[in-house]
Amino acid sequence: MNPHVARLYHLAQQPSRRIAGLMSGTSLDGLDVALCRLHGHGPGTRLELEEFATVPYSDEVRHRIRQVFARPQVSLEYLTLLHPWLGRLHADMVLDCLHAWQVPPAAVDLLASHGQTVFHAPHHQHQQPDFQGQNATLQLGDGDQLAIRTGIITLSDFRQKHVAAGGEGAPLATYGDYLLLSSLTEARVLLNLGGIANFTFLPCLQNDVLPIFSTDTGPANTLLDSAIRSHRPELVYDEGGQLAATGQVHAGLLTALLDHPFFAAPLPKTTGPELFSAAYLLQAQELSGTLALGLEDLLATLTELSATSVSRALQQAFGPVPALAVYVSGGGAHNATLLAALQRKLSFCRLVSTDLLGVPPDAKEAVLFALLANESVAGTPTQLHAAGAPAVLCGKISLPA
Ligand SMILES: Nc1ncnc2c1ncn2[C@@H]1O[C@H](COP(=O)(O)OP(=O)(O)OP(=O)(O)O)[C@@H](O)[C@H]1O
Ligand SMILES: CC(=O)N[C@H]1[C@@H]2OC[C@@H](O2)[C@@H](O)[C@@H]1O[C@H](C)C(=O)O
Repeated sequence: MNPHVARLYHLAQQPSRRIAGLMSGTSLDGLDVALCRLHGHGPGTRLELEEFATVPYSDEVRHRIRQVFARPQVSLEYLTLLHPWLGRLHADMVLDCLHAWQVPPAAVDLLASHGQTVFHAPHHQHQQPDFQGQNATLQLGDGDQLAIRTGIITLSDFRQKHVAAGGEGAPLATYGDYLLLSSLTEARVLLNLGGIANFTFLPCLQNDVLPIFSTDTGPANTLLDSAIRSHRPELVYDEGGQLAATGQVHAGLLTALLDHPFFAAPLPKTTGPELFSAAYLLQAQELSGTLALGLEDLLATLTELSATSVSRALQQAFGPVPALAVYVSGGGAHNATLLAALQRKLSFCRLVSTDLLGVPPDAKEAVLFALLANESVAGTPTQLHAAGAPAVLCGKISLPA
């Protein structure tokens, strides 16, 4: 037997596994590496987050990814070369983290690598008549590169199973949130404010009959970041939302932005920077006569857009939003202006950080992929009472030899 297959078989039967979850999201800020010890599998899985780091992308890395990122037309040659190159880059970033943490690669059981989403094409968003009704999503960073370079068995390409099972390839947060963060006594919303915002609704396990579900809601930071990039290229983002806090929301621009049919489409739904792009913003500015709007007012309006689209999606799900506990994660959890706008709109809800549940907000998505890999190796297929449920055992396995 291939010794790596034997190791996988052995790992699947252990009471716990040490898994490094890797996530590089749509903001292109870097690679999140979460070294996790996962005890058990399925309901009752217990997580210990041993180490966490975000390895920032250099300008050069961001530049290379942007050659293809969310672009309908790219050089096929460039794309082909980027796939293994990113896999190698991520492998080296993982090795650097392990070295800094004094953890030998042989002491890590699995890598769970999300890869870099470069194009998300749910059926309602792409314009290809030959593929009407078809969902697709593409992540780069070949898992074989990670396995060969680190010597660690690697799971990658998690979203394809979801597409194959009829989903849009996202959000995958549903199952991980359910396993780790469900409560017997409290209905919860897990709100992630990354480039794109998404939430998972977790009903109270004891007595709630509502289904679990996850959905994207629209932009969180992606348009804020692109406004900063074009007006203040020396800044990476608007620290704490301080510039936005000094601006005024422009009602006309906000209306033009909210006019997009995505916001009224039924839940669950997914999206990406392919839709919420500079072109989308430009069109709304042209329509509302706000091309000359100053940066502060633009940021204030885009912050309001993010908060409004999250609260609208919650209203779509629940009608008047009940007094829910909303646990916030992602980079937007550091944006006080965005959080204040959200709290104003969700006045009955308690908005707090996922830190309160033992998951640091910046680590949550990387942890999610460690959980998904743990299920794929040790778990059994489970039917969730979930709307738009993902295929729960997902990811492709790359062996180091
Ligand atoms: N201190 C801060 N103040 C304001 N905004 C911040 C701060 N830290 C991070 N952000 C915002 O959060 C973004 C990164 O968030 P995150 O890493 O959660 O996104 P992502 O995982 O790349 O996106 P997605 O979840 O959509 O794939 C940054 O680009 C920035 O806009
Ligand atoms: C295609 C893709 O990469 N989607 C991401 C993105 O970032 C946030 C939102 O859009 C979410 O749907 C998803 O990631 C999280 C981890 C998910 O699948 O749950």
